[in-house]
Amino acid sequence: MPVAKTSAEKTALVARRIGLVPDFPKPGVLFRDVCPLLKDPEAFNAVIELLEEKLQKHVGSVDLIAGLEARGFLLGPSLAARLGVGFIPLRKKGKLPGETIAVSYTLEYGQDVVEAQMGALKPGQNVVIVDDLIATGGTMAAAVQLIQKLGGTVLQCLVVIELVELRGRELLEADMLQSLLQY
Ligand SMILES: O=P(O)(O)OC[C@H]1O[C@H](OP(=O)(O)OP(=O)(O)O)[C@H](O)[C@@H]1O
Ligand SMILES: Nc1ncnc2[nH]cnc12
Repeated sequence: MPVAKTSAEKTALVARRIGLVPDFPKPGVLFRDVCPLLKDPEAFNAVIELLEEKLQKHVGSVDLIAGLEARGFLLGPSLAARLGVGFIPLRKKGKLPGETIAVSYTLEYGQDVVEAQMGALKPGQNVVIVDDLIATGGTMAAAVQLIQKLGGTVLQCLVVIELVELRGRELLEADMLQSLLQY
């Protein structure tokens, strides 16, 4: 039987499975790639367990996990299933059917719009927003606005990677952001 890993060991494993790609998608951007993490089932289990640990103070009060397109979709549904709650997608412009609500934002390398379906959540529901990474914080701040416009309460924003120098957490309320790895 394999010995259970400590949180520090899981974090170290996750860190080893993050790829580094210089000059992607634009010159000057050092891209942190979570694909190797998904390819290793032990590392993937570790990252989902670590994300769950970050929600300890909200145990029993999370109603929904919201995931940001595209890489929040790779983590959010597994975390939601583990917590026994539902998952809702926050998508780029024009991808969701039916009536939607939109917020635009500025990226480290461009401009974009994120949308949610009207009725994705019931007013008063408690939501945790998940993504792979926070850089300038524009995407996560837009996601928070979307959830709030729908009448939800954001309990926590959760990412695997925080690019600390880009100070994304400053666009969010104090203590709103939890990250597993900081660079
Ligand atoms: O903190 P920010 O500066 O807003 O940047 C963070 C966002 O950038 C990346 O997604 P990207 O916009 O590249 O979209 P993709 O996942 O659809 O490729 C990342 O997955 C976050 O969602
Ligand atoms: N450096 C980076 N690596 C991966 N995804 C990103 N999104 C914004 N900046 C990024």
